[in-house]
Amino acid sequence: MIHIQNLTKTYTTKHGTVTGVDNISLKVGKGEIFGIVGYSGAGKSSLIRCINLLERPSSGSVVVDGKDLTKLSSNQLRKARLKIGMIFQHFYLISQKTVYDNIAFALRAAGTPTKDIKIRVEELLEMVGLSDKRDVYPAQLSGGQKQRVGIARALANNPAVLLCDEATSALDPNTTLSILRLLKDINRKLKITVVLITHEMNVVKEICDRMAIMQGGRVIEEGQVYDIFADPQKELTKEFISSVVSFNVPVHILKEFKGTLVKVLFKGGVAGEGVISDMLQNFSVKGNFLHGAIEYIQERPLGVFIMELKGAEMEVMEALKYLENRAAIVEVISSGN
Ligand SMILES: Nc1ncnc2c1ncn2[C@@H]1O[C@H](COP(=O)(O)OP(=O)(O)OP(=O)(O)O)[C@@H](O)[C@H]1O
Repeated sequence: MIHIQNLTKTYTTKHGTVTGVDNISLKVGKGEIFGIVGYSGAGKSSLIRCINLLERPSSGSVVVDGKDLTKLSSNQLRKARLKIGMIFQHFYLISQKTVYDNIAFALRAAGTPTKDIKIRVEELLEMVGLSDKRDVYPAQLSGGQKQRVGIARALANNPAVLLCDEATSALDPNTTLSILRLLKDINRKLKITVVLITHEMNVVKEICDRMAIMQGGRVIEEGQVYDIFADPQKELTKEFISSVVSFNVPVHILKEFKGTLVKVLFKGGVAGEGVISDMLQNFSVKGNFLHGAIEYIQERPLGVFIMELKGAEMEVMEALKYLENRAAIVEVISSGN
């Protein structure tokens, strides 16, 4: 659905050239929810704004639904953009217009016949759960309700792609969750492709299928969200993950244990407990649990256990081998004294 190739975006400032996006290539499949995570200045906004050409790339191509947007005339681009909806952190609603008119505005701009506008706006209001707010003004709405209007407006012309620019960053955690659920619902029902940028890993954990982590204008890691949570490669990725799930034990506590400290990770967490109890029965080792958690990444369990194994060296080695054959990842944190 979206194919970004060798995309670079530079800005010319009076202090010289600044690179926002540095030679990024990415593919987002049809119907996917794809999250792009990074700290401030990583280049997320520059990248997402290049996807609908709000920013014109300095080089590279952006193909959406088979069309290279960088090659279109301004008229063709206007039409192509109708198929790419966008929502923003600060909503950008027109304060002098009612909820109804904010949404109708997008339909009028696309030349929708007047007789169809009312039906479509009612349909959209129903979809985002705001039918009772059609005649109020944005100032009378909560942040979450404003974003619902933003979503209705973005969906007005039946886009194939929805771009979300920090769409929940101005909302409290509960409202964030309800907006994320709405986005996921819309994605599943309408088969719309969603690309979102965020600095919050919990947003990605909640709804994204795949993700990329950006740093310094580049993608440093990319993959299925579940796999990245299970086995992050880069330090920055680990840092983001630890902001939402902690699989670690404080260092001073680890130091108190003198046996072999091992971290065992199971994809499909519940099954892991059986493997560990079998290991303890089959080998002459004693196990002390320091940490055990089953995290659910979009309803798929991921089990992590940190334990101390004590026993004769050979037995501990055999027990580790046993675990290695049955767990997704076995990491020896320290091999004991
Ligand atoms: N219009 C612009 N003019 C000059 N430099 C810019 C412009 N927009 C972005 N940049 C620079 O490009 C780099 C990436 O910025 P960008 O806003 O894309 O990052 P971000 O990850 O979205 O961060 P934030 O969440 O703070 O917006 C930064 O160094 C930024 O200063």
